[in-house]
Amino acid sequence: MVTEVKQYGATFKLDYGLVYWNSRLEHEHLRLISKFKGGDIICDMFAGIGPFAIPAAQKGCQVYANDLNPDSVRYLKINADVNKVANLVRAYNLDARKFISSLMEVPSSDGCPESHIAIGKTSEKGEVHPYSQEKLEASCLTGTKQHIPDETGTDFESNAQLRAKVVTNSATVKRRPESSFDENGTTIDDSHHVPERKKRGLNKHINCSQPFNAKPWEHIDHVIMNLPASAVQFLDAFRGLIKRKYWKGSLPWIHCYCFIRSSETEDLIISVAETALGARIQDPTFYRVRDVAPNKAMFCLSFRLPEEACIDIEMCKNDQGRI
Ligand SMILES: C[S@@+](CC[C@H](N)C(=O)[O-])C[C@H]1O[C@@H](n2cnc3c(N)ncnc32)[C@H](O)[C@@H]1O
Repeated sequence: MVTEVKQYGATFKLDYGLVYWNSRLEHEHLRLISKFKGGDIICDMFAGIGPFAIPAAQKGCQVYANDLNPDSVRYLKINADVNKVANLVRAYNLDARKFISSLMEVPSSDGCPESHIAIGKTSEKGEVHPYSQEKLEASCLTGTKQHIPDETGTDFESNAQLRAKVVTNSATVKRRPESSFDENGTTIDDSHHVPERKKRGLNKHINCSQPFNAKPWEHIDHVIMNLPASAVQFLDAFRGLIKRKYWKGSLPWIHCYCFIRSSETEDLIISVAETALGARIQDPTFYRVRDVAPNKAMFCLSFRLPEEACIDIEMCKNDQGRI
């Protein structure tokens, strides 16, 4: 049965039988979103029907939202429409690892001005990059949007389509300057890149025609991972993910939800996270979200992605393929 719920001024349509929804997380959704600023680029790997994605977009963030459940993504798109932020939410229906790695792939031509960078680049297996130079150049010149269905065959935005759009926009859009963050992961001093959106509240005066001009391989501000039972294990997806050559500004904040039992410690979670990342985490913070059982609580582990996790493993290999 389709229901409608309201949280912090946003309306969410959903079918309890088909998608995940927990009203007890309202405060947590709001707490995390309070760390985002208008213009931030947000990546939600386990987005559900959009309780982080929609209000973040209402705040003027550009949001990449993904969920493995096609029904969740269907409602995510409905909710983006209902709340008039469809232009700021890109919806994907992929496994989270595949989603983040596709998103961070540097296109074979990263925009017309720098088209020499990686044009015609082949993968290590010798396959030509699926998004060809010709298509990218055509987008740059004509400004046409290209529809390329994703692997599920649904009408959601594929990564190639995203890149086409991004490249289409890149000729006219200025690069996003560096942001800085306070110790809580809140973006500070971003007035220079989003002057007209800064300090606006949720849902009030967002200009719905503002362009979605993010280039995720260049910059992401925050990554949300709300799959508490196993999100920590997904951190391995960040190993070598960011290509330093293309990245601009600070590394992203990761907000990774987890459960901690009374028999476990925060240090244990950190060591699991560090093993997955292959890097030491500096200054992690744990926020206790709620108790889910007498001996078990849900936490949000936040940290900035360590520099060490960005080392490109392929580049470190010698001729024999050894690191
Ligand atoms: C705990 S819910 C969180 C949903 C939403 N972020 C919220 O706060 O209500 C986790 C979501 O992750 C999705 N999910 C589970 N495994 C996944 C995977 N491997 N890749 C992407 N999404 C996945 C589920 O379909 C579900 O919608």
